[in-house]
This record gives sequence, C-alpha cells and structure tokens, in this order.
Amino acid sequence: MKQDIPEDGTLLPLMEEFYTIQGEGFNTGKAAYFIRLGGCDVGCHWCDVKESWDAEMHPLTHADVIVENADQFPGKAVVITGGEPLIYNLDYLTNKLKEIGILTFIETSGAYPLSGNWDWICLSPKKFKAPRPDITPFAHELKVIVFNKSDFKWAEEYAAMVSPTCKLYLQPEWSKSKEITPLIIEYVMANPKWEISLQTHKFLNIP
Ligand SMILES: C[S@@+](CC[C@H](N)C(=O)[O-])C[C@H]1O[C@@H](n2cnc3c(N)ncnc32)[C@H](O)[C@@H]1O
Ligand SMILES: Nc1nc2[nH]cc(C(=O)O)c2c(=O)[nH]1
Ligand code: SF4
Ligand SMILES: [Mg+2]
Repeated sequence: MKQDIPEDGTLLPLMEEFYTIQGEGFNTGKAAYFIRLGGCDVGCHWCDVKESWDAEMHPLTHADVIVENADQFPGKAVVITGGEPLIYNLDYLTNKLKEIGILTFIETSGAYPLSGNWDWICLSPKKFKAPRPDITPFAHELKVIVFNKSDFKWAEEYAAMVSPTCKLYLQPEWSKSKEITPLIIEYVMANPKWEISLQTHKFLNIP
C-alpha cells in the first residue's frame, strides 16, 4: 500500500481537506482544518469513510502544501484523520504545523506505530485490527464506537490500558444509533467515568 510513498513523510496521499467544526469527542465545537489521508486496512464494516481505504485513489501531496493550505484559515487547529493516518510517518507534517503555531489533533485506530508531534490524540480502538499496546499511554481521549451490547465490556478493557487522565467517550455507531444511544445513556449514568460523544457534524449537516 505504501511502497511508493517516501518514509520521510514529505509526501502523503491526501483524500480531502476542509475547514469545519470538530464534531466528535473532547474537542467538539472547535473550529479545525481537517486533513484526511487515504489508506486503511482495519476494515470496520460500519466505517463512514470507506472511500478513503484505497491509498492509491488519493494523490500524493507535499506536506508543505498541506501546511500552507491549513494556514489560510483563522482556526489554529488541525485534525489529521483518514483512512488511518498512522500508516504514514507524520513527524514532518506535524512539526511544520507546530512551527507556525497550529495545534495538532489526530483521530486514529492506533493500529500503526505512533509518529508525529501531537497536542491531542484521540484513540478509537477497533476489534477488527487491535491498537498497538504501545500507543495506549499516549492517548488523551479514548473514543469507543458502540455497535452492540458487547462493546461496553470491550470498552472497559481499553479504559484499563489508557492513562488515568485519559478522557473516556462512548460514541454510537451511526447506523445503529437509534437502538444503541439509549443503552449508552444508561451506561454513562451508571458508570460516570464515561461520557457520550455524538457525531454532531451529522446533525449540523456540515462536513
Ligand atoms: C473515519 S475514522 C478515521 C480515523 C481512524 N481510522 C479511526 O478509525 O480512528 C474517524 C472517526 O470516526 C469514527 N467512525 C467511523 N465510522 C463511524 C460510524 N459509522 N459511526 C460512528 N463513528 C464512526 C471512528 O471510530 C473514528 O473515531
Ligand atoms: N466535523 C467533523 N468532525 C469529525 N471528527 C472526526 C471526523 C473524522 O472523520 O475523523 C470528523 C468529520 O469527518 N467531520
Ligand atoms: S479504522 Fe477508521 S478509517 Fe479504517 S475502517 Fe475503521 S473507522 Fe474506517
Ligand atoms: Mg467522519
């Protein structure tokens, strides 16, 4: 998948970039520039961005160009997502963003080695390809997608692996949210170390 992509992180397969409001998790409501990198082999059957999976579909773009684009907007935070962004070495991109005073947030499954210089790491572990255990202490936020009842127990296994200061979120899988959200509400009231995260951008009809 990444054979032709240089290891130094200067060229990255860019699916899309857009300025919007972070819809999920701890940073919900904050303006941010989203950088969506192509390529993912985790295989979540409910993934809401399956078009991202094939890295070859997305043009290799110089990280300097991405930084320049991000710098055009008043919001001084970027969310690097995908696809699975940690397939790539993100040191170069994140260092350049931070040099110009932009905060760096990542959305990751944790299935690939951690690279990059981050202000906020959202770890969203997946059953289909488990996170590498070495990423868990670095997560600022654990965001577990709940698709069925068994996911609560599974969420607790990850909560035991992250740092004591890591924020804990349960987010309904979008297509199941009608059935699952009431169970999440009940679970959070009984287990208040968890909070609810909703995909608020989908309610706001924004990207
Ligand atoms: C598309 S993923 C890309 C980043 C990375 N591959 C990951 O999974 O964390 C961005 C976020 O959307 C969440 N997500 C994807 N599909 C979803 C769905 N159908 N319902 C709720 N959340 C979803 C993921 O768990 C992740 O937190
Ligand atoms: N507004 C908005 N917030 C988001 N938070 C995480 C997203 C993602 O796809 O990674 C996302 C997204 O696609 N849009
Ligand atoms: S890890 Fe992320 S991008 Fe990959 S399939 Fe799962 S939700 Fe989609
Ligand atoms: Mg999304």
